[in-house]
Amino acid sequence: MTPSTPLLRAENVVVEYGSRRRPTRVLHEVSLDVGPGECVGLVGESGSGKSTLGKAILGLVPVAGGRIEFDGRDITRLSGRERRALASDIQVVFQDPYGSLNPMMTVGEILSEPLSVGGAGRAESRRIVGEMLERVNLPASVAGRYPSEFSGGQRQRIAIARALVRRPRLIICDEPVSALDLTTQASVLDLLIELQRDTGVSYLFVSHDLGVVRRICHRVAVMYRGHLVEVGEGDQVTREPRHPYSRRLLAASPVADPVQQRARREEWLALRGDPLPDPAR
Ligand SMILES: Nc1ncnc2c1ncn2[C@@H]1O[C@H](COP(=O)(O)OP(=O)(O)OP(=O)(O)O)[C@@H](O)[C@H]1O
Repeated sequence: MTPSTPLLRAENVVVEYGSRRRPTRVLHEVSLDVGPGECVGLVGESGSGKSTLGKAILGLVPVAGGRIEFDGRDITRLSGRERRALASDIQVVFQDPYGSLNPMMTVGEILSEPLSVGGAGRAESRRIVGEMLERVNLPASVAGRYPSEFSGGQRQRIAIARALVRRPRLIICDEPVSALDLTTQASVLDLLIELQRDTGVSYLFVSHDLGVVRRICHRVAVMYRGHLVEVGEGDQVTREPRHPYSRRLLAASPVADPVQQRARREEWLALRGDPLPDPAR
């Protein structure tokens, strides 16, 4: 792979749900790159197709058109075995720190499961699990406890440790902090930034929160009704977006400062009535 080659390349990706006879298209020829060590944010309102793009990359939904490449290799239509082998390179962290961890397994079991799939022995697994827990600022001694014994933020750290154990090169973060309170959000985001700095892992960071995305992402892509309407540097898209839909999204996002919040609200009220361009054109 040359330095200019993206780690992930989605090219004109189409995803349809529903039956073959009556499909509903939810991704319309979406193209997006993620470079090595880069964090790319994917923002847009609920139902715009953000998670579907993440699922298509993970092979959880079939791709009806276009292609997805990882490290220069087409991963659009892999067999089950090839997909399992790719799991060491592409991992995922979901939104719900309560539902994403098996409550019947200890933290140690949860973290060592992907390692045993990868062929690691017991002693090696124990060592890596301890290392990963410490990496996400939890003591190795918590390995014997169950998910129910942890707070939401701690569970999300465990989910991040699970994603990291096989040393992936890309993590799809699907709203990883939106179920957390603001202080916990900040500490989990700091952790993700630190991990990226130390390991060079890339993130595709799905979020509906422009404030969160501004903090962590190098570039930001905006989705609207299954179309990618704008991609640009994080600061540009989250402060001076070009597309009318992105401007409306920014105006609707909350800010802490009451004066700024009032200005945002007025802008949002002014933009609200404007018809948006049809993204299909
Ligand atoms: N399994 C499914 N079967 C049918 N339609 C689906 C399925 N999953 C998602 N959809 C539809 O696809 C569209 C895109 O959904 P998706 O979950 O990707 O949006 P999103 O931007 O991630 O939304 P949110 O922020 O609420 O998670 C929506 O219209 C949704 O209703």
